[in-house]
Amino acid sequence: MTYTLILLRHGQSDWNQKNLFTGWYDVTLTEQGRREAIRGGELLAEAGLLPDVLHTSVLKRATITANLALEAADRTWIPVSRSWRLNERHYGALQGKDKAQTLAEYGEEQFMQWRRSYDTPPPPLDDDSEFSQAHDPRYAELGADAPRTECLKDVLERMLPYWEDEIKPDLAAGKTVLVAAHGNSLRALVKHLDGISDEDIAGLNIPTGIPLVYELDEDFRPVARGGRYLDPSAAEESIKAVASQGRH
Ligand SMILES: O=C(O)[C@@H](CO)OP(=O)(O)O
Repeated sequence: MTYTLILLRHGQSDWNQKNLFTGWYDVTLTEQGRREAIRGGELLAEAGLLPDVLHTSVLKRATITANLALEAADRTWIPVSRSWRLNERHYGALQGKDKAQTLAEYGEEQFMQWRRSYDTPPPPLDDDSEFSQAHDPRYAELGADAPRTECLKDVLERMLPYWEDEIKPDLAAGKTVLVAAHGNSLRALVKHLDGISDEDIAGLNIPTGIPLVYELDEDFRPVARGGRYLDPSAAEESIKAVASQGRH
C-alpha cells in the first residue's frame, strides 16, 4: 500500500515574468502561467491521477493555479484547505526588488545566499513598506508573530506542523492529495521527504506548473527519491529557467 502525493508549483506569475522577488506579495498569473496550470491539470487527467483533496497556500498564484488545474481534470468539486503555512517564503526586504539589480548590487555570493542558502534570511521588511503584509487581514490571526522575513529553515519549521496535522492524515485515509504551493515551500517539503542535506538543498529548483508525483510508503518515505515529474523534459527546461533567474 502506497500513498499518492502530488506537488504542483503555481504557473508563471506576473513577478516571475518581471524577475522580481515576490515572497508573500500577492501577484496573479500571467497568460503563460494560466496555460501552464491548465496543462498541469491535463497531465494529471492523462496519468489517471485525480486528486481527492486539495491543500493550497493563501496566495492567489497558487489558488488560481489549483482551480485551473482542477477544472482541466474535472475535479473542481473536491474539498479544499488553505493555509499561510504553505505560502512562499517571506522574502523580507527583497520583496518587490529586481533580481538582476540585486545580483549586480550585492554580488553573486550574497545574492545566492539570500536566494538558496538554508538558514540566511534577507533583512526584514519594514511594516510601512508598500510590499509588506503587516496589515493584511488574512494574517491577522498571527499577530506579532507574522514573519517579516524568512529563510528556508523558517519555512520548513512553519510548514511541518501543517504537513503532520493536515496533509498526512488525508494521505493515511487513502486520499490522493494535491498540494498547490510555491517554489520555496515545496523545496522545504521535498527536503523533508527526500532527506536532502542543508547544503544540497541549495541546488534544488522546482519548475512552474508541472505536477511532481510522490508515491510514499507506510512511513511516508518516498518509494523513489525525488518523485517523478509528469512531463520530465518540460520540467528540465523550467528548472534551468528558475535556476538562472537574475542572470538575463
Ligand atoms: O521571488 C520569489 O518569491 C521566489 C519564487 O518565485 O523566487 P526565488 O526562486 O528567487 O526564491
